[in-house]
Amino acid sequence: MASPSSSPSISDNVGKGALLSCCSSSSDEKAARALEALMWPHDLDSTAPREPSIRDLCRLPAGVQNESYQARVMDELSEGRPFDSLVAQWAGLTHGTRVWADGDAATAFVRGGLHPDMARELYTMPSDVLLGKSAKSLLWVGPPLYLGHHYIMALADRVRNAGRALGILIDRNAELRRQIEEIRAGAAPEAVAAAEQRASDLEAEATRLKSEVQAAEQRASDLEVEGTRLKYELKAAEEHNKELQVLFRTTRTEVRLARKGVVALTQKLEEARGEAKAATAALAAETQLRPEKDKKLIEDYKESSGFQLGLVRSGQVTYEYGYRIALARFKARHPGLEVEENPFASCPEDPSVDMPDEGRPKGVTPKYSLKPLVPRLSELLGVNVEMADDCIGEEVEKIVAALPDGGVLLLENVRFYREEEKNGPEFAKKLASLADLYVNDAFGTAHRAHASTEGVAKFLKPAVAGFLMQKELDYLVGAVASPKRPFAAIVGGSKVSTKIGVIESLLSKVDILLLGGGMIFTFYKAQGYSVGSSLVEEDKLDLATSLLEKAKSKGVSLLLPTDVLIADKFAADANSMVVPASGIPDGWMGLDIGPDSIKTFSESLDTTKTIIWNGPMGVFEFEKFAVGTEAIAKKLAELSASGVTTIIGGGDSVAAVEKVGLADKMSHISTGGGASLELLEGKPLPGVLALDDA
Ligand SMILES: Nc1ncnc2c1ncn2[C@@H]1O[C@H](COP(=O)(O)OP(=O)(O)O)[C@@H](O)[C@H]1O
Ligand SMILES: O=C(OP(=O)(O)O)[C@H](O)COP(=O)(O)O
Repeated sequence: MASPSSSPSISDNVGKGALLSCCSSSSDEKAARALEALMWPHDLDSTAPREPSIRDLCRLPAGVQNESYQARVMDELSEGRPFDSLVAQWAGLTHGTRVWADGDAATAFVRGGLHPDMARELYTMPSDVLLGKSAKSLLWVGPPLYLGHHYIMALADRVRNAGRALGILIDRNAELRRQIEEIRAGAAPEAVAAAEQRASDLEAEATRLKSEVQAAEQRASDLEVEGTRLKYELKAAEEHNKELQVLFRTTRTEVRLARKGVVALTQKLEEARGEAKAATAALAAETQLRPEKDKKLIEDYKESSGFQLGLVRSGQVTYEYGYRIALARFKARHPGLEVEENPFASCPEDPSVDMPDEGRPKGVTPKYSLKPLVPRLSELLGVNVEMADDCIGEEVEKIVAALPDGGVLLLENVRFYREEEKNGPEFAKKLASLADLYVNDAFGTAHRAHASTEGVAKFLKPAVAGFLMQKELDYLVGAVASPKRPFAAIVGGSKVSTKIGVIESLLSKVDILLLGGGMIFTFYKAQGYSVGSSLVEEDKLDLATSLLEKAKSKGVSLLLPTDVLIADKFAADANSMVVPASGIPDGWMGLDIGPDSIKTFSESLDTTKTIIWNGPMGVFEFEKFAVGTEAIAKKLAELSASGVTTIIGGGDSVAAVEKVGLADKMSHISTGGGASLELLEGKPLPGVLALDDA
C-alpha cells in the first residue's frame, strides 16, 4: 500500500494550494507538500474542497524523523503503567485490564472507545506489521477476536484509502492526458514530452497501486473469511464451554454427594466394625462355654426317657445298635454338633445287651474287655472257650502252649495296645508268634490296616479268609461286579456326603438307582424345591446336580421319592403328614418317603434280579417314620424268596432289617458298615489284600 511519503512526485509537479505557500522550513515544506498531495485531487476538480481529516493529518510528515503528525501524537501517548486507570471514558478500567479477554471489561471498553494502547498501535504501525498483527489476532480464540476486528477495520480503512487515492490518480492521469493533448495542439515539444513522461509515470504508479490494492483487498477478504470461520469456531467453543460448565457443575454436585456418601459409609463401617468386635467377643465367650454346653446336652440326652426307651425298645440287639440309634437321634437333633468322642461310652450298662462294644479304648479299659463274649462263643462253638487277660506276652504264650487239641483261646481286646491301630510290626510279630496260621473272619475291620488285620499276615503264613469274610466278598464284590440284571441299588441314610463314593461307583454298575433317606432333600433343593427344615447339605447342591446328570448320561434310571412324610419336629411323637416332594412347607421336615414313593420303588424293584441296599429310607428309629424303610425291607424279603439276590450293605440298613426281623430272609446281610461302604465304593480293603487267599 502507498505510504504518505511515497507520492511526493505528484505534489512536486502538480498544482500548489494555499497551505504550500505558508510553510517555510524544509520539514514544514515537506508536510505542506504531502498535505497538498492529499488534497490536490479536490483542487483538480475543484468541486468539493475540504479540510484535511484526522486520517489525512495522520499522513502528514511532522517532526525531524519525518513521522506523520498523528503518528507522533499517538506515539507520544503515555504508555501508562498497567494499573493506571483510564479516567473519564473507562472509569474502572486500568492499563492492565485485559479488555478483550474479560466479558465485563470488554463491554465497558467498547462503550468507552478505543484503548489508547491500541490506538497508538493502529496509528503507528506500518501496514505490513498491522496486517501481520491482524492476521495473528484472528488466530486468537475467545474475546481477543474483537481486538482482531479492530485491526481488520484499520486495514480495511487503509485499503479503502488506497482505492480512493487510486481513483484520484486515474482521474489526474486523464486530466493530464487532456492537458497533453491541449499542449500538443499548441505547445512546445519538450513540454509535451515532459507531460507525457509524467503521465506515463503516473500510469505506472497507478498500475502498481492497483495491484497493491488488489492484493490488500484479497488479504482483507481472506482475513474476513478467516474471521467468520473463527467466529463460528468461537461460537462452537462457547457452546462446548457452556456444556462443560454444566457438566462441571453436575460433577461437582455428584462429588459432593459422593463425599457425603463416603462419610456415611465410613460411619456405617465403623459401626459394623464395632458390632463385629462385639460379636467376636460374644463368640469367644460362647466358644469358651461350648464344651460345657455340649457336655450338658449329651448328659441331658442320656438322662432323657427317649434315650432310655430307645435302648429298651431295641431289645435283644447289640449294645452297638443301641448306641447307633442313640447317636443317630442325637446327631439329627443337633446336626451342627461335632461329636468327637463317643458321648455314650459311659452310658449305664443295659442288662438286655449281650455283647460289648469293642470301641476304641485308650489303653486297658475294663469295660471294653471281651470277657462277656466267652459264654456265647462257647455256646456257638460247642467248646469251652478259654480267655486270656492279654493278647501278647509270656502268660498268653503259656496258655497257648497248654491248649488241648481243638481247644479255643479268646485273646483280650487287641485295642488295649496302641500298637494295634498303629500297625506296629513288633506288636504284629508278637501276635503272630502265638499261632501257626492266620484266618481273618473280621470283615467289619478289614478296611483298617491294623496289626491284627494287616500286620499279622506278614508274619504268619498261611493267612486266609474265613467263611464269613468269603461270603462278604462273594456278595459285595462278586455279585456287584457281575450281577444278574436288571441290577438295582437303593441308597439312603442321612447325608449325601457320606455316600458320594458309593453312588458314583454304583452308577457305573446298576440299571436302576433309588434314593431315599435324609440325602434326598439336598437333591430336591438342588432342583429348586423348597425343603422346609429338612436335612440339607448346602455345600453339596452342585454335587447332587452333577450326580443326577451323571446318572442320565450313563443311562441309569435314577428315582427320587415323589412324596414324603413330613414332621413338625424331629421327634417320635411329631405331627406328620404326606406331601408331594415339591411341597414341603416351611418349618416342616421330611423324615420318611411317602406311600406313592413306596409304590413306585416297589414296582421298580419288581423288575430286578439283583438288589443292593445301603442306608434307611427314613428315620426308622421313630416308629412313625419307619414305614418306608420297613416297606423296602419287606419288598426285598419278598423278592429274595422269588430268587432275586438281595444284599444289605451294612450299618443302619442292617439294623433296620434286623429290627423288622427279616435279616435271615436276605441273600446277604453285611456285618461291616464302613468295610461294606468301602467295598461298594470300589476301594481295596487292606485286611483282605494282606491275605494269601481270599
Ligand atoms: N429324612 C431323614 N432325616 C434325617 N435323618 C434321616 C432321614 N432318613 C434317614 N435318616 C437317618 O440316617 C441314619 C442312617 O444313615 P447312614 O449312617 O448313612 O446309613 P447306613 O449306616 O446304613 O450307611 C439313620 O440314623 C436315620 O435316622
Ligand atoms: O464296627 C466296625 O465298623 P462299622 O461301624 O463300620 O460297621 C468295626 O469294628 C470298625 O470299627 P472302627 O471304625 O472303630 O475301626
